[in-house]
Amino acid sequence: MASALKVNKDLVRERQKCTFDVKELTYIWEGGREFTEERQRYENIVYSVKELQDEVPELYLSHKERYESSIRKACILQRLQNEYGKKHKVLNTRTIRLVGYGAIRDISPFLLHNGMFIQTIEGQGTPEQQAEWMPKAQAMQIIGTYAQTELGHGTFLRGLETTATYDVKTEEFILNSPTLTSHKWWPGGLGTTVNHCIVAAQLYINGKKHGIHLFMVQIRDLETHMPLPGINVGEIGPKLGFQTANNGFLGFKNVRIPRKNMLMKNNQVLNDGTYVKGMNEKLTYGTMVLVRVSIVSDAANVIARAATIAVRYAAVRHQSQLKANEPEVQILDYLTQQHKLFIAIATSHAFSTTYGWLYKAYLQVVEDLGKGKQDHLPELHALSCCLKATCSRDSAAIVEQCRLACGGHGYMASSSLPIVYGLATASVTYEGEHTVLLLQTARYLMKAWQMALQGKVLAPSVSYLVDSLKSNKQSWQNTPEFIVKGFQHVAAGKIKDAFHAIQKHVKAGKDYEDAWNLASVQLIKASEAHSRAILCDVFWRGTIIKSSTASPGVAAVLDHLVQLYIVYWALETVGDLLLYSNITKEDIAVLKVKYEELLALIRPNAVGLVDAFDIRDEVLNSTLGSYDGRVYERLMEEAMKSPLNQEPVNQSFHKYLKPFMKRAKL
Ligand SMILES: CCCCCCCC/C=C\CCCCCC(=O)SCCNC(=O)CCNC(=O)[C@H](O)C(C)(C)COP(=O)(O)OP(=O)(O)OC[C@H]1O[C@@H](n2cnc3c(N)ncnc32)[C@H](O)[C@@H]1OP(=O)(O)O
Ligand SMILES: Cc1cc2nc3c(=O)[nH]c(=O)nc-3n(C[C@H](O)[C@H](O)[C@H](O)COP(=O)(O)OP(=O)(O)OC[C@H]3O[C@@H](n4cnc5c(N)ncnc54)[C@H](O)[C@@H]3O)c2cc1C
Repeated sequence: MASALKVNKDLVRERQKCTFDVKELTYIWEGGREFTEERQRYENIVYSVKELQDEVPELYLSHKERYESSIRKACILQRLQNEYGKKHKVLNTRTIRLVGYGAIRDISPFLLHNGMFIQTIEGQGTPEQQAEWMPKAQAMQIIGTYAQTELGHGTFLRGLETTATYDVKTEEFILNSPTLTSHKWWPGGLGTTVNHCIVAAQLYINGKKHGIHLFMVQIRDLETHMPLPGINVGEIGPKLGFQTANNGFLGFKNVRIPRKNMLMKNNQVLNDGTYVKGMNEKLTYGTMVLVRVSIVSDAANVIARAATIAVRYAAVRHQSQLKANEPEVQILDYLTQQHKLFIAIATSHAFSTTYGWLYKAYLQVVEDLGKGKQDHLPELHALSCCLKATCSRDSAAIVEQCRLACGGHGYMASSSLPIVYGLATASVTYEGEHTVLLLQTARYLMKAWQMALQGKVLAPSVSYLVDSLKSNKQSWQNTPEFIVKGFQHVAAGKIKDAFHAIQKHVKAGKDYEDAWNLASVQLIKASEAHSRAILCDVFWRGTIIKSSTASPGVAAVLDHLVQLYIVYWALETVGDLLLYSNITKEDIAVLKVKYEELLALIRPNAVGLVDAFDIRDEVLNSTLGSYDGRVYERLMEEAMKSPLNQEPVNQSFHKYLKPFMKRAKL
């Protein structure tokens, strides 16, 4: 962090106003002091490495140069990470990703290796397979990705066309891409980085199709890196963001792999071609569940980055007068600006708390599965789908809101907001497209509603449906607990409406599937309302627990944030509350005042709250958001790095402009 002397005077004043212990909140936000200290220790190592510092901003490099630079840095990072792991302890993936963003400035071409390849070996491999591949993968003697999506299918996994046909004679699988649309398309690192892939393919044994299974396939020679025979591999080209992720395509022509290369923790193929079905075929999708859970944490992190940039900028930026003859005010003093930004801070805390809760549920399910119990798998799948969908979508909307809150300068690449938006919006699509995942949860909710009607016991996350069937609703109270109940009434009401809409279409003679499609707008609304009820409930309950051991200052700001989140969403969805709960116009008027009071309470702590996210300048990489607030100086310094500013006259003047001007007629 910059020395106090150089820090912008508005930021100095803002920090003096802060009423709580910033460090203490950082520990809470990060899940414990030990995580923060670990990250900081690792950051100190990484960001002192000279080779990781850019001479030319990445954005001025060509596509090819950017990739080469990202690989160079990713190798340094991986070495540092491994060395760190040997001396201290193995870093958690969140820290690896956070610190990686700071060094690479975008996505690491090893992200899929560290985030899905290793996890799939761990989660889907037998102990023998793990023993063979895990040490090599961890030491990066082999580098891999997760190759599932194809040109023709990403969402509908049963429609994937890559085939893996078992040859009993040689005890091998033969991989083929029978059509153009069966080519793998998108996997990160696949383009020119990885030499191995976990490939999702349709398994065929003796002409019988057994559905999607996962296979370990080597695609490049470990010495020469040349594609192996039968492999057609390449990079898919520039995208909205993710420029350094090295997303690729892949086709197979009669590529043979040994039988032992099918990941067989769940389903197995024996030497003689006998197919042994595992406990649940959907366990093949296990890595996706883990990544969907992790995306809730990623959403909290991207919002924290955008909020830090936008709040610090709003403290430094002065524009317009509130009153004539008075100095121009900090834009952070406009209530509308607070309305745009404080929800970002609160949302980041909401998602971080929800992630902690969801990850715990994930670990419990994994433990249960180990004991052969799968009762809570459907609930986890439903929760991970709707929370991934809602948190990623909210994160993209909030990052864009933060960008807009920075006016014109937010549009500068050097603000970093465009790149953060690229990261956020990608997560709405990858790991299960937004609508598709909401509909997965809706399947579960329809079943839960049916069970509630039958008086059956429901899983904890949907048990509110039982309460909603009771006719005597209490009169409305404007307390957080009661507003959370209000969200549950909204969710229950929408679930019920969607259920009835399906029934109505079925009664009118439609097939269930057509009725489902006809009701699907209502279904996704029900799923969204369920997500919001969960987010508010978990955030509220989680904050009470955190506050119970926090200092009074920190407990107070946590309370302001959770209340702001709940009241904000009550006002955003006020029409739903009027439809499905007992809220009255008078209650809404009180909530509006409450919301304004909360903005005022948070205002003096705004900069302290984003400081508590503790995002280093290297990670922010933003002219607008750095700790010292030297916004204008940095904007100018960065502009001066443009290659167009390295010469007084660009050659295009002599080549095109001058002749053009000469020829121009009056
Ligand atoms: C520690 C790790 C950190 C890593 C963090 C990394 C951070 C990420 C950052 C960047 C990485 C970018 C990575 C991006 C990688 C990718 O995108 S990989 C590709 C992801 N692809 C998808 O997500 C595909 C989406 N589609 C599907 O998942 C499925 O096709 C479907 C769920 C939509 C449908 O599957 P299908 O087989 O057709 O099933 P259905 O007939 O619809 O349903 C049957 C029943 O199965 C249940 N079910 C489905 N999925 C699961 C599951 N995963 N677990 C448990 N159960 C599941 C479903 O609910 C149905 O149940 P019922 O019949 O009882 O209703
Ligand atoms: C940045 C990025 C990185 C990625 N990395 C990887 C990777 O490493 N490995 C990998 O395997 N894949 C990867 N993917 C692919 C990603 O997982 C898929 O793009 C994603 O799952 C969406 O599938 P799709 O592209 O087939 O979308 P589609 O399903 O074609 O979606 C198009 C539209 O159709 C709608 N739609 C589709 N089906 C339904 C339905 N049943 N009901 C209602 N609406 C529907 C969707 O809502 C959407 O609006 C990546 C994608 C991106 C953008």
